[in-house]
Amino acid sequence: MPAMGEDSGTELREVTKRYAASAPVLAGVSLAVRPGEVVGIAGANGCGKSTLLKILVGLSLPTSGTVAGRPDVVGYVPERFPAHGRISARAYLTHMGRIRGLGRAAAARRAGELLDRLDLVGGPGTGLRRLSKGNAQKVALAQALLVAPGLLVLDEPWSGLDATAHQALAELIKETARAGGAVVFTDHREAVVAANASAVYRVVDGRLHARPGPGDAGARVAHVELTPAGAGAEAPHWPTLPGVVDVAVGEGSVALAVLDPYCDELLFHAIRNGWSVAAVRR
Ligand SMILES: Nc1ncnc2c1ncn2[C@@H]1O[C@H](COP(=O)(O)OP(=O)(O)OP(=O)(O)O)[C@@H](O)[C@H]1O
Repeated sequence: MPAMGEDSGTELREVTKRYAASAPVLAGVSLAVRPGEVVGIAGANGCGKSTLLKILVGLSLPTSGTVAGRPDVVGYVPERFPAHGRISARAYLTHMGRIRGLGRAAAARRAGELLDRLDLVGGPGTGLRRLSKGNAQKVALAQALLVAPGLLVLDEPWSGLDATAHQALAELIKETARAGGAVVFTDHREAVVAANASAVYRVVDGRLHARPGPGDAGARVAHVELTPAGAGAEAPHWPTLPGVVDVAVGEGSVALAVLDPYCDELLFHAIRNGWSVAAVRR
């Protein structure tokens, strides 16, 4: 086996994580993340996505198994960014940039550029402790990108972001991958993961399952059209249902693209919630 290094990516090998005496949160998880790859990890709340990311970046140690090939520069955005300092977003980021080896001017310039792209409400002079959750998330993203990371790890990065930042984040992920960085992110919404990742996984019962994305040659996607069966039909939050990769809501109907293995489960769920199946194309 070749020695792992920055060039060949980061690898989790048979990683198991057990907190105290409880059942393992992760059980024998193996994952290789190569430079230029964008790995999206979906899964229900509490299934172990954050735990997996913390092990990947080195914040948490596996109970057993190993992590190899982690590059020198790792950008990490935790699920909750503790933004409560008195200093401004720009001052904080400039300071972080200097810690990461940039000169003051370069750090300030990069901080300003990132906050501008992410459209920090109130501007870069806003104090950290006055930031809303979404704006704190923007600062968290900026600190992870001050220096081009070899590995960028993002825990539910879209949560709380407004439309401008949503788009900017998708672009920043692509740019990082194009520059040779590996990106790993989580989101509980299958559609968001599929839309932004080149490789899609799902954590179920502590295990990591590789999933086809809509762009993969082997992916089988079913197209489903549903209409409300009556006035009592409740609209589930379609994008978060397992396997859903695209949603188009029309007048009195909804068209979904769903990964084929999840199609029957989705139809069953829709019917139980008062919807009729108008068409299914596989
Ligand atoms: N430090 C800890 N000590 C004990 N249990 C923990 C710890 N961190 C996480 N857990 C538990 O491990 C399980 C997985 O948590 P984790 O945060 O990794 O899940 P997640 O998929 O990221 O969930 P969410 O999407 O809700 O953030 C949960 O049951 C959680 O309560």
